[in-house]
Amino acid sequence: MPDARTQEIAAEQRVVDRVHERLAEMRAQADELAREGHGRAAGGSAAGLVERDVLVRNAAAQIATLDAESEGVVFGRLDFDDGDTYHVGRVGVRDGLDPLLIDWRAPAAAPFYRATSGEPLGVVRRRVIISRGQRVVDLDDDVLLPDDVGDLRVLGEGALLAALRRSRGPHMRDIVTTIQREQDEAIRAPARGVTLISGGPGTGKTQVALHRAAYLLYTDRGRFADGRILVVGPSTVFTNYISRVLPSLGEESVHLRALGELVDGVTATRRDRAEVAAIKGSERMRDVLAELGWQPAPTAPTRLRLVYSGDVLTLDADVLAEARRRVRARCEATGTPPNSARPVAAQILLDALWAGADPRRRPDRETFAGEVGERNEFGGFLRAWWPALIPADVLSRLADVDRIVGLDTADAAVLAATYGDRADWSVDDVPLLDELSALLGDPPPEPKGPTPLWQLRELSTGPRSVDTFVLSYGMHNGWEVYQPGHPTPFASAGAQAIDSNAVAAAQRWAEFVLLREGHKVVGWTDGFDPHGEEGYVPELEEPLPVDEPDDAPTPDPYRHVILDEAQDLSPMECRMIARRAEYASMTVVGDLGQATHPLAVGSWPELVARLGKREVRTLELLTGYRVPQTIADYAARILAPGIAPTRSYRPGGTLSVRHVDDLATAVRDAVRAAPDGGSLAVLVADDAEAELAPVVADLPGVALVPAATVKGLEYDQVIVVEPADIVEAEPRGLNRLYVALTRAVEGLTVLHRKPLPASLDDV
Ligand SMILES: Nc1ncnc2c1ncn2[C@@H]1O[C@H](COP(=O)(O)OP(=O)(O)OP(=O)(O)O)[C@@H](O)[C@H]1O
Repeated sequence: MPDARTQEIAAEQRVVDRVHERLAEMRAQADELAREGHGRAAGGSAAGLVERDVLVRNAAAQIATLDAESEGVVFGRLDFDDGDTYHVGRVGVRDGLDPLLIDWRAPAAAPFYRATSGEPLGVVRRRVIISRGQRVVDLDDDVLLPDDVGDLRVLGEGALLAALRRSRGPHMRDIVTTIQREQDEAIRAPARGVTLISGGPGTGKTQVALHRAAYLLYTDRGRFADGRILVVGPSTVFTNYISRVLPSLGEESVHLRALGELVDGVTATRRDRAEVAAIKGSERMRDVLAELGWQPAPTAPTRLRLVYSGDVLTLDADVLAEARRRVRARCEATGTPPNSARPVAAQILLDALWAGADPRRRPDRETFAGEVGERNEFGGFLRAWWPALIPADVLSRLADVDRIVGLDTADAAVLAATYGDRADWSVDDVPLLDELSALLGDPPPEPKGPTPLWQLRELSTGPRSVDTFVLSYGMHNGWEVYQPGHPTPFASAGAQAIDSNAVAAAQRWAEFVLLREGHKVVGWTDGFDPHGEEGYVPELEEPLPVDEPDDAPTPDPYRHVILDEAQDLSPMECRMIARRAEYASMTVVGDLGQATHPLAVGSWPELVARLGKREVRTLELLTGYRVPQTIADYAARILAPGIAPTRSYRPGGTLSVRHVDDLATAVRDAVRAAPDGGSLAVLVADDAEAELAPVVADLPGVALVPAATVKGLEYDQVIVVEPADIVEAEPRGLNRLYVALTRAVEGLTVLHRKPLPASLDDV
């Protein structure tokens, strides 16, 4: 006669078997429907069910194939005081109309992560079902008795301890079976405004961020599916480490990107040293780049010469420089980016040529512009003088220190030097490339062969409409008022002289005209009329209604953006993310104690402001699951003031701090002394990597990791080499060392030849 436990395991096995049978049936049905040509596209509720089945089938297939070692599709059971029982799993599965398995993200499954004896939510027993693939191997029960003294410290203690004891592999595993209450609250927080999740090392912030992405997809698939959620991590090493979590939860459609991969066509992995990162990351770069975008391309010609009616017309360097200034002024006044400025440039050049032509032989300005603008030699000059700008080319111009406007000489020299010997882009360049894309605008299509007629007509068809009232003076017609949306004047005052009295008189006249139109003028500023000539723009008491553009810009596709390690985002990185999150709610995850970027924020409100967002809900994770208390306490000695240390749940842990004479020998010895199995990393200051590489090369299975790239990662055994060098390497070196010391899951060894930061001295 099997014992009670064995019987219980057998009963759960029957449930697991039934779920898998049902999944197989659903899969067959979904395949059948796909063959019949029913797809996800059909509408109506029947089609909705089909769509759901297909999704469930896909999710389940993914879970099964991706993680043969997985804890299984069914992992939990809730028994309620009214006799009801649910099974909880990675996907929802129905048996006819009855739920067989409830998706962990469904509201009905929430008590699995929330019920405690203090607040049982109707649950009398929570069971974690522990499986290997499809075989149930063990059960872990919490019996929630309302009269129990105190609260449970953790949920599913046995399963949690088992999960924590497992050694680390090359990829992070999901925690769906053992999510803790405070983590669950953060995962299920509504997707409005900004949800800020802070917590010390190992409190599960990354896990929460990823499970939250899966949760949001479940609650509102229509809003978030098909790549509408973006998750941003600090490095490609990190995104690779966490890349398996969402697929193991059955979700593939989230965009997971490292900061260095946010711009299409660029994969940057190296970071600049702190001194350079502090310049590139600073908000000042916006002005530097804006200036750069208007500067002439290094290859721009400096003289235009063409023959008109037997005369040689020439625009030399000074005139061209003045023309460039005018193009810029006109475009900046109307918000036209450099890459859309070529028609304006053409008009200004043609005006300058016309002004230089012999008045006896030249036609009126419009006819002249039409004739000359059509010539290929003019089109060719124009494209060379005002070329289409590509962000990468423009950024490379920073190698020339004379082009850098907006930085002091020392910073400009540092910056120019990094581009001078640049072989590839750094992660810190990516926000600059992105900023340039926004500043330059889309490049105009480059015509092949002769300039097409449509473009020439565009240059020669005379006035365009303006978007506000303009008062301007013309040689033939005197003072004229233009109204928004129209290229022709709607009131003319006739020829008059143009002197300061005449301007004041004309403005008074124009104010009467506008008052008749129902607008009160409160002042005047400079602007341009539809011919591109300087004019006067009235400031109205009531703003003009803005017309909706016909072709509204395509909204940013992301509906939710999740930022991990957000404490380190520079102002320019925040701008890059804000452009992608314009229409998105956000989840911001981080730990100010681990801030290492020289421009990292000092507080969370500052970061939220950098991201251009306001409404914030803050959640804090207080319990650590990675670092054992002994190690956490040691690391906390160098924790920045004002930040609460983490209370660790992980038992055990070993800590050894050794002063040594020969680091290479000490590393070898420490590796040999480490327990077998599990992962082991040697963490060093970035500069020391080359020195220790030959030592580690002889030690199989050992990773040599520069401290600058270890953020977010973890290893069973960690050897930190020469902390003083890690601290000295950068302005926030102490925080970097704190990150390095908090990567260990089981054992931390600190090896040093130089003195340690004082507080780390004795153990
Ligand atoms: N509820 C949980 N059940 C099991 N393991 C957990 C749980 N929460 C966290 N962990 C484990 O603890 C470790 C740390 O989690 P995670 O990397 O998400 O923490 P973090 O707060 O992002 O850390 P850091 O700030 O150092 O990057 C991981 O191995 C994770 O799987």
